[in-house]
This record gives sequence, structure tokens and C-alpha cells, in this order.
Amino acid sequence: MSHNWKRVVVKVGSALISPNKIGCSSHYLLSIAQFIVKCRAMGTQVVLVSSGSVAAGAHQFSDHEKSEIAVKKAMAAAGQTEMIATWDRLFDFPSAQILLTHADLRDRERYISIRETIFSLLEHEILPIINENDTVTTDKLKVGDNDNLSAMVAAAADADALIICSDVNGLYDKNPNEHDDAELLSWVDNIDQSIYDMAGGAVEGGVGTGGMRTKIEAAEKAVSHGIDTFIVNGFTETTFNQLLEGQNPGTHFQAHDKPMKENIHWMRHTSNAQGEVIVESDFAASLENEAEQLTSSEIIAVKGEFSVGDTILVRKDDGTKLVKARSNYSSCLLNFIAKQDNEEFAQEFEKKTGPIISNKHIANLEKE
Ligand SMILES: Nc1ncnc2c1ncn2[C@@H]1O[C@H](COP(=O)(O)OP(=O)(O)O)[C@@H](O)[C@H]1O
Ligand SMILES: N[C@@H](CCC(=O)OP(=O)(O)O)C(=O)O
Repeated sequence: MSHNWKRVVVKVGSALISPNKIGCSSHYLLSIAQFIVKCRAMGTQVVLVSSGSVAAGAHQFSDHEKSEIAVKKAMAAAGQTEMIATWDRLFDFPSAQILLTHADLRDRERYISIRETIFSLLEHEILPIINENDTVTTDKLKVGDNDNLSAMVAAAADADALIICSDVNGLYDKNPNEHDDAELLSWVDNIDQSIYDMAGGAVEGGVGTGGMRTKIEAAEKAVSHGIDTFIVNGFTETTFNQLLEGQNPGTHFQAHDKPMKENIHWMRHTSNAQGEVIVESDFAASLENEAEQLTSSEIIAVKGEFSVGDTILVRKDDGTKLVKARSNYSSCLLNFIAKQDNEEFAQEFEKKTGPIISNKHIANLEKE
């Protein structure tokens, strides 16, 4: 492959799997499957993130039930088996099903376990097919967002590229389904607010769920990890031929040339802060470089309950988010030190126990 990728994550949207919401169709999957086969033949490992279980299972449920979240989850459970079986039929090598949630990825131990499982499957030339485990997700408002999930998976799998296959040619300057004069952006090297402003949601009542916004969020996560990201039209075979020839058939979001380290990327984009410490506004401007100088005397307040090793958010007292970091102290211990109201005791304690947060485990939040 002239792109020279060692490993790619291919994300396939619902509209490609179940275009009419009456079960799965292999119509559009054939060219994607062929692409995967060719990548593997060229020595590029592939991880597949496939949506479509809700759409595939929908025909088993009556119309009036379909908007309820509990029913959508049931649709996902019913459609998942059919979706996996459809993919499996298209390959003459083994595939494996992985169902996971954002919460699984936010937990560092589970994240490492997911990472190891993916690596082991790839080593054994088994194709991992990943979807969100919709049955156990607790977000009541919606089922699934496989765009962000695919970016987290791409980071966990140390992929070189993330290819998001959708029902449009890429990112347009406005929603092409609503504006005839919308223009395709073929290249994005900086994802800022103006890029987000172009994105609309998914088609109302359509098969997909996230629209462009979640794809841009995914691209932002992936490029900061050094992963080139493409949004492409999965309906056309030419897309995949172009990708194999090293061309860009859709929108290419350029990977950062100085990617974040894996653990910092995880902290910034995947983990959830379990609590907060509030520091004085004039405290060291550059916490990122001098994290180890954060002492309990600079901390004005500790919010929430967290344990040693949890991710915490460090905020200024005016509310500005400074950094996310791994806390070497529990909230209980920080509160105990504060209660002593004795600077000498605090200094002595921190000298023995080590810094509250360390430079190695800190993620800057300058863009938020
Ligand atoms: N600026 C934009 N460029 C391209 N598509 C957009 C844009 N804004 C909104 N969309 C919508 O996003 C849809 C793709 O997202 P979605 O329906 O969630 O697909 P998928 O199932 O592939 O995730 C397009 O069909 C289009 O209607
Ligand atoms: N887990 C859900 C994924 C929902 C989702 O993100 O769909 P899409 O916007 O089509 O990628 C499903 O399989 O239906």
C-alpha cells in the first residue's frame, strides 16, 4: 500500500450495513471487505469498527416502539448477531467480536486489557470487529457514538490511520443534504471552531446517529495521537481503490507530527476526571512543565472523591481548566493535609511522599 500504513482502523457507519433498516445487506460491504482483504495481503493490519446493530435489528420491532431507548438497546442486541454474521460471511479468515463501552476505555486497566486483546488478535491474523456494547451503556439520551469510539480504538491500537466510511464524500463546508452549494474540504490540517461550525447532525429519522460533529471530534482525537484520519464515502468502490493507491478520496485530516504519548492521549481524550483540585490563579503559569511543583499550599479546594492513580482536573479559581493529571494523592489525604493548616507539616509530608502530580502524567487542556 503506497500509504505505508502498518495498521489501520476502518469505521463503517450504519447506512452502509443496513441501508433500508430491514436487516443487513452485503451490497455496500463487499467493496469494504475487499479493501480489508487487500490491506491484509499487503501487510497492513486492520481493525474494523462496525455500527449497524440498531439498524439491523430494527425490523424485529414494531414502529411505535422504536424511539424508546430501552427498545433501541434491544434492537442493538438483536441486530448485532446478524451484523457480525454478515461480515463473517465476507471473509475467509477468522473474525472476532469485541463489544465495549466508553466507560471501559476510560478505566486504565480495562483500556490496557482491550489493547492487549486487539494486539493478540492481530498477531493471530484474526480480524477484530468492534462495536459499542449498547446493552450496558448508561447514557440515557442516545445509543452509541461509534465515531468517537473508533478514534479511541485507533489510539489504543496504535494505528497509523483511521478511515471513517460514511454516506457522504467527506466533510463539506455545510451539510450537503441541506445545501446544494456545499463544497467538499479535501484537506484539514487544523481542527478549530470554524471546522466544528461546518458540521451538522445526522439526517433526522435517518439510519446514522452522530452526523459530522462526532466525526470531527473523532478526527481531533486521532490526529493528536499522530493518526491520519479520513472521512470517505463508503458507498463507492472507487473510494477504496483510491485509498489503496495512496490517494485521498474524501477529507483527509492531517496527523500531528508531534503526537501525544499514549498515556497522555488517553488521559486527555478518553479518561474522565474523578475529582478536581482548585489552585490559585497566579499559580505557576506552566503547570505542564512544572507539575511537580504543585504543593498542597497552592490548593484552595479539593472537589469530589478520588483515589491514588485516578485522573483529576486542575482548575484555576476563576474556573479555567488547566490540566488533567494522574493524582498521586487521594482526595482524602489532600483534605487531611489541608485540615492540619500547617505548612511545615505539609512540606515534610510531601518531601517524603513525593509530588501530588508528576510531569510524566499530565495532559494540557489549552484548547478546552
Ligand atoms: N458539513 C457536513 N458535511 C458532510 N455531512 C454532513 C455535514 N453536516 C451534517 N452532515 C450529515 O452527516 C451525515 C453523516 O453522518 P451519519 O448520518 O451519522 O452517518 P454514519 O452512519 O456514517 O455515521 C451526512 O449524511 C450528512 O447528512
Ligand atoms: N452501536 C450502534 C452505533 C451507533 C452509531 O454510532 O451509528 P453511526 O452513526 O451509523 O456510526 C449500532 O451499532 O447501531
